[in-house]
Amino acid sequence: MTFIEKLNSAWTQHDSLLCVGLDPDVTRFPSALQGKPDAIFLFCKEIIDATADAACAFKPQIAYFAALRAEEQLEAICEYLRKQYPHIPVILDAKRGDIGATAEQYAREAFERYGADAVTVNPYMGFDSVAPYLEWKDRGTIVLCRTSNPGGSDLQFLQADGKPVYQHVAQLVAEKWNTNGQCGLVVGATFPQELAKVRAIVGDMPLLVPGIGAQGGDIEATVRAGRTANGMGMMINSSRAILYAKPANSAEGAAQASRRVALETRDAINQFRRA
Ligand SMILES: O=C(O)c1cc(=O)[nH]c(=O)n1[C@@H]1O[C@H](COP(=O)(O)O)[C@@H](O)[C@H]1O
Repeated sequence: MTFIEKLNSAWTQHDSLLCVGLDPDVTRFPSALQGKPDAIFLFCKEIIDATADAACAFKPQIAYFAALRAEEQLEAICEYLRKQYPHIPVILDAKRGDIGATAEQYAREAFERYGADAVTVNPYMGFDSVAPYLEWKDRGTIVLCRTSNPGGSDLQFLQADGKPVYQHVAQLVAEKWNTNGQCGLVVGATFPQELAKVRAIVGDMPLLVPGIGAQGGDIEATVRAGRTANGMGMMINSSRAILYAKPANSAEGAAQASRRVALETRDAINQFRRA
């Protein structure tokens, strides 16, 4: 199955546009996991099992693993997802960007080592830096377009040939780079107006939309701006708000709290998908 086929099937099967972000911060783990050698794997596994039926994708963020020399636990998590939830796409969030020869190695890392269905990449170095990912014809390449952070405006909003740079990225990917039909774009939920502009440029292309939850993006505005005509088209990511959902001093279990927030988020998104 290609990335897009898997995504379409997960959207429909789980009736969900929610992407659960796996950003495991060991300092925020439940006390029962603290100090265990495979704590990162165990934490992510609990979150995955608690939220899988509410998710259209999982997005592990590589820095949280690499910073702690925990790449083997990331491999184990990706393998667990492939075996237990083969119908849910895994997006490796690595935001890579380098010359072609180096990008070939980054593509192998994402698609061979971790077996990811898709990877996030940075378009700043241009087409030849993205082309090696496109050689993997069944895998997804998700290109940063209008990022969720405030500083994203520093470059992405600059006017060039009469329109902002992020619109050039959207147009380039939609019209030239999407050679296998497996590309997507990253557009932050913190900028719904730009999300609507990108949607108008790229047709039904899937958009990875981080920025709800901990970054405060508005779910209704996001969904109305980014949905396709059939109420699909987005992987709306939430990481910290789901991972660390358990209120301090509450009797609720950590995984139970993550599940509760994932279901609430999925339902909040669904409320505006077709309305
Ligand atoms: O590519 C991304 O996933 C991404 C792009 C972007 O513009 N903004 C953004 O926050 N992200 C990632 O999305 C996740 C957001 O996490 P929360 O703010 O905790 O929901 C993090 O893993 C970020 O690295």
